[in-house]
Amino acid sequence: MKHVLIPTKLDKVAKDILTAKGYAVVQDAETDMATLAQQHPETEALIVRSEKVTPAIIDALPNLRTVVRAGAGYNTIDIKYARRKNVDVMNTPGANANGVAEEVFAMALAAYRHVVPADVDTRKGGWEKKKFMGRELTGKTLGIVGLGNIGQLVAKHSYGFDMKLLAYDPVVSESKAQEYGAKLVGLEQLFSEADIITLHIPENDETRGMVNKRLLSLVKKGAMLINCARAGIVNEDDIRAIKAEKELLFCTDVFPADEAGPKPVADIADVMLPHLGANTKEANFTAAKRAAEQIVAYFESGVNTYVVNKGIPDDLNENYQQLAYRLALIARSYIGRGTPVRQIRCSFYGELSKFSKWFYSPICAALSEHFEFQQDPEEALRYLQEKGIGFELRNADESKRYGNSMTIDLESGAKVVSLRGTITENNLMVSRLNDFDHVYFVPRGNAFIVEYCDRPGVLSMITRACGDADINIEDIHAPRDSEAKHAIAILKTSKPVPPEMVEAVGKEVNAKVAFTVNLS
Ligand SMILES: NC(=O)C1=CN([C@@H]2O[C@H](COP(=O)(O)OP(=O)(O)OC[C@H]3O[C@@H](n4cnc5c(N)ncnc54)[C@H](O)[C@@H]3O)[C@@H](O)[C@H]2O)C=CC1
Ligand SMILES: O=C(O)C(=O)COP(=O)(O)O
Repeated sequence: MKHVLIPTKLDKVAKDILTAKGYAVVQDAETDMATLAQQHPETEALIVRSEKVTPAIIDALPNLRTVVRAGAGYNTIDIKYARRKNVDVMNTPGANANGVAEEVFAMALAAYRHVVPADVDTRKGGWEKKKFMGRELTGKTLGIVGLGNIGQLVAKHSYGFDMKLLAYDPVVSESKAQEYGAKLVGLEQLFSEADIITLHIPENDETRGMVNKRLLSLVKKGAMLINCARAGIVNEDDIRAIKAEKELLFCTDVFPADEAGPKPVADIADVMLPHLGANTKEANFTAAKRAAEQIVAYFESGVNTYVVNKGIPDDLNENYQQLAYRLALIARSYIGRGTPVRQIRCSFYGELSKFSKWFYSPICAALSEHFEFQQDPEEALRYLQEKGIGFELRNADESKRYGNSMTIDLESGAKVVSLRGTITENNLMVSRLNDFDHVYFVPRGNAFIVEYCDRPGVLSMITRACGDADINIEDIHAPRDSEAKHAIAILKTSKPVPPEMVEAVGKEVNAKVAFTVNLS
């Protein structure tokens, strides 16, 4: 008999499904999780919502095989530690998305029509038609940041309001965005042109603090920002600084912690709710049902499709996954992080060909920080399909005698970039970038890469700029493509080269491409 612990408020359908299958289920949303873990060391599966699953909780449950997050965001679960302990972590993507998508409109309408203050005032006997003059959603421009499960439903639900839709999502193709009636634009354009900006991205190292002073300075007067994603994505002090001048409306559903008590954001929030996005009967039912069904499929049929921290075969050296990730990351940066990728093509040579699918997730992780390196390969393919990105696994031509190596090509509308790499003496090595052969660059640390029309003096301009900025060059490779008469300088720098300097150097040397990439 399998033992399942549900230390959270979750629709009873989960317990019903599991009990009917003969599982022993403990559901208790009142006792804290640490105590429950001590009381139930026999637990093999855990279903949580936003509760934190820490190393201490995992250690307290020696029989634990899987944790299911009945919901989308799993930033509250230590997935790396779980992997070390052989615990598979799953989420239930999309299960609660509609609850959040509808909440966006509840918030936008409430803010535009002053629903909360007008109700309070009218109850007190007031009759303030002038003070509560509202605005209408119809015809406004809606900017959706993150066109995933929630973002797509927000787009769909907006149709009745005849809104113009802009979307920013670096891994969604233009055609996929068009399917939802949205025009794919850069983040800056979205912030400058939208009347209502709504965030539907995960919080991670890339997105933390993303909505900052610079982006907020671009918004139109009277614009609205809605955050039903995660608190850490928005810099609330930066909102405070511009709120009055921009007459910015701010609606939030998310806080640094899910707990009662004073809310420091209260002075700048026009609408604030206690993390209610997924808090509908329907979303709770769907997420609970999905969580229970996934546990049954996991134990009975070995289905691990939704695992977000997947392990790899014993005989695959995990450094090759790192290599795939780093080659794709360099390619992604070459194309430009804001430019959508349309097509991926890759070849895995030698022994690597039998492990091809284990490189799909690292490649997706390079396209989006949101995609976990350890996810199931099937999940990677589904992810690419959902984003409208073509994927081709080429037959490796072994007559080339490349040994254990791989080639990864990314294509956007305007640019194609191709990298090949291998591992020699245990060092990851980039051996080719486009037609630059013999690159032999170790993809670690901070890289500053400039491609330019080859002529004397360019390399010294680049190195001088680094010196002037007190940036030490730890390694440099500058191969030449003699046919194109181009050269590429690949510098490993002691610290990241700031974006202004990348732009200035690019201009000074009339670069074809200039970019940085963090390979640490
Ligand atoms: N308020 C609430 O109760 C809820 C909040 N959420 C939050 O909403 C987030 C999104 O949920 P879903 O749409 O279900 O996830 P999803 O995984 O379906 O979609 C996320 C989208 O964000 C995109 N993305 C990732 N990094 C990005 C970046 N730097 N810039 C722009 N786009 C980026 C991804 O490509 C993906 O298309 C979750 O991660 C969670 O934090 C989710 C459910 C309920
Ligand atoms: O699914 C998510 O990411 C959510 O934020 C929902 O959180 P909850 O299940 O309501 O605690």
